[in-house]
Amino acid sequence: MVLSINRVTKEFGDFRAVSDLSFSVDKGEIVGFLGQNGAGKTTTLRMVMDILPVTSGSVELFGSTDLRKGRLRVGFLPEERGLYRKMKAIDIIAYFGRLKGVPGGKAKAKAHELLERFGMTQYANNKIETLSKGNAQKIQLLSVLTHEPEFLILDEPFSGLDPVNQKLLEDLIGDLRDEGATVLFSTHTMEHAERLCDRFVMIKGGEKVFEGTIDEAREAYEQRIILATPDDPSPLQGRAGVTAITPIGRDRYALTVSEGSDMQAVLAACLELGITVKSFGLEEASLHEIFFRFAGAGEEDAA
Ligand SMILES: Nc1ncnc2c1ncn2[C@@H]1O[C@H](COP(=O)(O)OP(=O)(O)OP(=O)(O)O)[C@@H](O)[C@H]1O
Repeated sequence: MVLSINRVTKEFGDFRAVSDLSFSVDKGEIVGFLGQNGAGKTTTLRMVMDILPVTSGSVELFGSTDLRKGRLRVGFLPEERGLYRKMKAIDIIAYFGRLKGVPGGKAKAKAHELLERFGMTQYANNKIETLSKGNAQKIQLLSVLTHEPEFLILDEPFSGLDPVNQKLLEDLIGDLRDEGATVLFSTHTMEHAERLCDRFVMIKGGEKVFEGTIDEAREAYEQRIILATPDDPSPLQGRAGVTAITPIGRDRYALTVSEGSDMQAVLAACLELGITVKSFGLEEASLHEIFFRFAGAGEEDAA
């Protein structure tokens, strides 16, 4: 177990930002930590990095509650982006490595290697203040890799990057995983989690609302049957597990069914009741819908 969060609560005065939260990350996994703005993601990651103390509960890194020791093996990208603006890109990357105990010469060599690998060699001697926001962010990300951490904790790594760089970052995270690293990253959009994660943890108002794979989330999502009929479908209510009938367009209805209901039985009920069936099928829930359902995100967060 690389990370174990056990019944952690964080209060700021009267306000409870994280409530009785438990989850873990195993070696070699990529885990997405999802939740809308203010859900408590950054607060949780700060507690893992021992930047904030927990109010109650405990955090273990690499099987130990000695987080100061454990965090030396972690590469942490904080949410607030900020680098010494007067320093050169190469020096920053090497400097962060030295802070984590990498000897000077080796840190510099590793910085060169990282810049080359991510096509940024031409910026090596540029001061941070001369770089675009996205490139400065990439340098900050490279700086958490200098000491070859076993575990990467990235707080909103995709925000502020254009789609091309978001894809590069996805590839980078995938490569690091292939090389044996473990990754936990927070995000408030589903798309990266969908492509990258083995598992994800969703929080809402500081509480865990889901933990599992994307397939498990789909299974837990209440499915609806889409029925197209020119007839009035209301006699179906209460038959074969149909709990609600919602019109969703001209002659189209979404049927909510109780757990364990049999689709065939719903279809048979339609025929029995003389309801003409023009089309009939299960609704495929998009991951955005699942996210809205669990995390309670507003439409404005959908992009
Ligand atoms: N130092 C603090 N003092 C008081 N309240 C705080 C403090 N830090 C965070 N909070 C509150 O805790 C809640 C969770 O904040 P947090 O930054 O952890 O959310 P988040 O999920 O990371 O959101 P975002 O995606 O917007 O970064 C918010 O309501 C925030 O205002």
